[in-house]
Amino acid sequence: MTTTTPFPTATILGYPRIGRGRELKRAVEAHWAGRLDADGLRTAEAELRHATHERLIELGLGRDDASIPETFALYDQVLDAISLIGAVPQRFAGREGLDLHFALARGDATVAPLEMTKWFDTNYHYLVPEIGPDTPIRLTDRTVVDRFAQALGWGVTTRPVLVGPVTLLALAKAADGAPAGWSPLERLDEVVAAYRAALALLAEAGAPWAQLDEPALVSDNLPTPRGLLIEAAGRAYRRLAAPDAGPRPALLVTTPYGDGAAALPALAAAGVEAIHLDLVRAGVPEAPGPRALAGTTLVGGVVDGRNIWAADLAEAADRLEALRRVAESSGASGTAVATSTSLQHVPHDTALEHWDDPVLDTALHDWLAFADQKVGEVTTLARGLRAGRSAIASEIARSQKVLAERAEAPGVCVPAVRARVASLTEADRARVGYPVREAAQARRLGLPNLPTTTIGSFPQTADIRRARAAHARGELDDAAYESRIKAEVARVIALQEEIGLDVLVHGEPERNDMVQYFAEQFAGFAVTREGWVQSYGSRCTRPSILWGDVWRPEPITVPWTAYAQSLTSRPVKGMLTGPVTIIAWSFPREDIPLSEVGDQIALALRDEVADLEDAGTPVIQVDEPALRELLPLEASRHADYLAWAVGAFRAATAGVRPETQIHTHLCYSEFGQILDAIAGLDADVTSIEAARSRMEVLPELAAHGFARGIGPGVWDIHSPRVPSVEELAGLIGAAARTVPVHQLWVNPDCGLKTRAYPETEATLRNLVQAARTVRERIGAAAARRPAFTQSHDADQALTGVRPAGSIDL
Ligand SMILES: Nc1nc2c(c(=O)[nH]1)N[C@@H](CNc1ccc(C(=O)N[C@@H](CCC(=O)N[C@@H](CCC(=O)N[C@@H](CCC(=O)O)C(=O)O)C(=O)O)C(=O)O)cc1)CN2
Ligand code: MET
Ligand SMILES: [Zn+2]
Repeated sequence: MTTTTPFPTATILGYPRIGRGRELKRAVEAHWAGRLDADGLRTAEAELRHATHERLIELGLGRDDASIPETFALYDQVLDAISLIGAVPQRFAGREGLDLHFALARGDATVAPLEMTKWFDTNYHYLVPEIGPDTPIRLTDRTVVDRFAQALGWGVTTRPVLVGPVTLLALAKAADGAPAGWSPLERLDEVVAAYRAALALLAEAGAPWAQLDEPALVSDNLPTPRGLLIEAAGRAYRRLAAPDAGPRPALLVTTPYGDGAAALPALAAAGVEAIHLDLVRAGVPEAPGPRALAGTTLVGGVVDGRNIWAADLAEAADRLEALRRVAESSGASGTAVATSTSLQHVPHDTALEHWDDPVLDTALHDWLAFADQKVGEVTTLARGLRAGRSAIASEIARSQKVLAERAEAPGVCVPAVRARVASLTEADRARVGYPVREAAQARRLGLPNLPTTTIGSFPQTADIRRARAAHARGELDDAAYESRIKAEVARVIALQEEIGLDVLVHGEPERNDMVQYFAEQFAGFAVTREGWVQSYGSRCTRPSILWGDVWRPEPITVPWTAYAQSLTSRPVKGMLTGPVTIIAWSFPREDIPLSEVGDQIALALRDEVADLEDAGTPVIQVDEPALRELLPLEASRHADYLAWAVGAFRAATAGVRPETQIHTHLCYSEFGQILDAIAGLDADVTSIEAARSRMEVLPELAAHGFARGIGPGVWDIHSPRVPSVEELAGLIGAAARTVPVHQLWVNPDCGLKTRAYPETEATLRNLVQAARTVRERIGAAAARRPAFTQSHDADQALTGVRPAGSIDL
């Protein structure tokens, strides 16, 4: 180590990258559209980072003490780490610079992108590294050094941040062609060597500190057991921190999103200079022993990076004092204050909201802390830690007053809502048996084998978004907006009829977002105008603020769905978002258990489901794409979570008659740990993401005995590529090899809102044609072998292989 700069007493783990006015989204999308060249994009990046540094200094972080983390990424922090070590799959050969960067992220005309999946238990998506025994791994990219040096040129000493080597490999998938059972962690030594080289360059550029994020060390939901990851981290950091390996910055290793206590001894023994613990998700750890933390600063993540609530400063100060006692009794060199996670999960600044307009309840202002307010909380708490609690007495008093006011505010507790939740019974969560429903629904709907449908949304055109923006500004009146949306619904219905889909949707043109739209209609929520948070790449959402008891003042989707149904004789599917997903993609209150919030939302949805049914809607889909996302990272908390999550879905849907068909939709393929829960939802039909993993999930589901309708997605909607009829028929055929044909539906992976019309129309036509082709094959097979059950017949027709145990007739 070459530096003795002490760790700053106040810091944050990371800051939003999108910019206060979504400048990053605009610049990156302009670049993709060919309107901004590479230099222009680099300039936009520099302006954004420079503005961020100056803002953080204004908010109280230091210009030259390494308290400002550099967490910028053009697209994704994991992609930046992949680039750092040059772990680029062979299929991207021949590309370089920004073209390579964005080809990895989004694919291009000839190459499929890296997979994208959820980052721990958040709604942020990262790009999944593909690493095999032969993937090149060596330092090939200086971006992290260039960013540091550029900021130094502006007079700011930042703290470069990288996804840590263990987390990078723990999140990687084995590249195609790797031997069965091979794990990317087998490449840890080489990855560590590449990181060591990067640290040497950072030291040379003058960086006193670097931050390595290791959230994998808190998760039981990864393929490698947590104990092995911690052991691997011990090895990796001993090498990264080795005193004889040349100059490097001092190292901060972070363990956000969960309980890092188990990793503390291994990290401390490895000799890293600072260790961060998430003290929001976990308690203060036991002291590890008299000299166990010698030479290490303990960094207490007490300001929540995942919520938007103003901190309880008294409670946070208590935790910090407890942490300091642990540090002192273990020989640590200091204690510092930080956020529990990066602030990338929260909006920039409450000051960007229009507090004088009725969208946001003014009373809420004092209850909230977005990223900039959280920086203020960190600096306040650091002052308390340095100078004693009395130094921040007035801030603590104000925090107590706000919390007390909030508890008493109207709408926070609505007795009628509480009573209705308390009176929910198991019978309210149960439908009649599936065979009865299946027969009643078959009679009512009269669908062919392999019915075709979509997941709900059709492309959100710029024209619709413009109309909605004009409506929000008051430039388009209610009647004009409504007729614009109705015209869109009519167009989408006519298109689906013409293409020949079996179960139609209204297309969701009236929704800004599948969660925010409901939050705007339910009591108990507030929505923001400028509270954007990055979801992936350039795509952002404005998570709603769930602050009070939830209920439904009036029907929400019924008029749109009924209008759509009035235009066609084919069944139209009503479309709702489920309780877990509404919670996951909002900022929920924390003063009552999530299980109770879930049941409140479920009952509001139950009323909507009943009204849709009464209006004659034969099929109702309740989307739960976030079911897997909210699965707690600790295995010990899985059962409780899954019980309330499934219970809430059932409370929302179980009130319908047997002949009403309930669908659900889940995306994000890692279904392995939640198969019981998926079955427990008791939906008549479940559509799931499957195209990218080539139907991998189906054998698992089949082995699980899943006996209801299932729609494995055959079109990966994340790319504009149009799959051919043969390709789609092949996927449907693959599905029919594992799942009886009478259970199978044919649909895309997810909604089409981010797609455009050309590829949407072309693919849906191919999808309908592919379903017809496979139906004909099955029909022919059934005619040839009349004595066989239809589903087995289909299996043979599609594969030429007899199912195990079948009789050759
Ligand atoms: N909340 C949520 N999380 C989710 C998903 C989801 O659908 N919702 N899907 C999965 C994938 N994640 C996604 C996240 C965002 C988007 C997305 O499309 N975001 C849009 C914004 C969607 C939105 O809120 N649209 C609003 C506001 C649009 C807007 O930016 N309007 C302009 C004005 C438009 C104009 O005048 O032309 C502005 O405000 O500047 C609307 O349609 O009303 C974007 O970043 O571009 C898609 C998928 C997982 N997580
Ligand atoms: C992210 S899941 C999306 C489901 C929604 N019904 C849609 O089609 O857009
Ligand atoms: Zn989806």
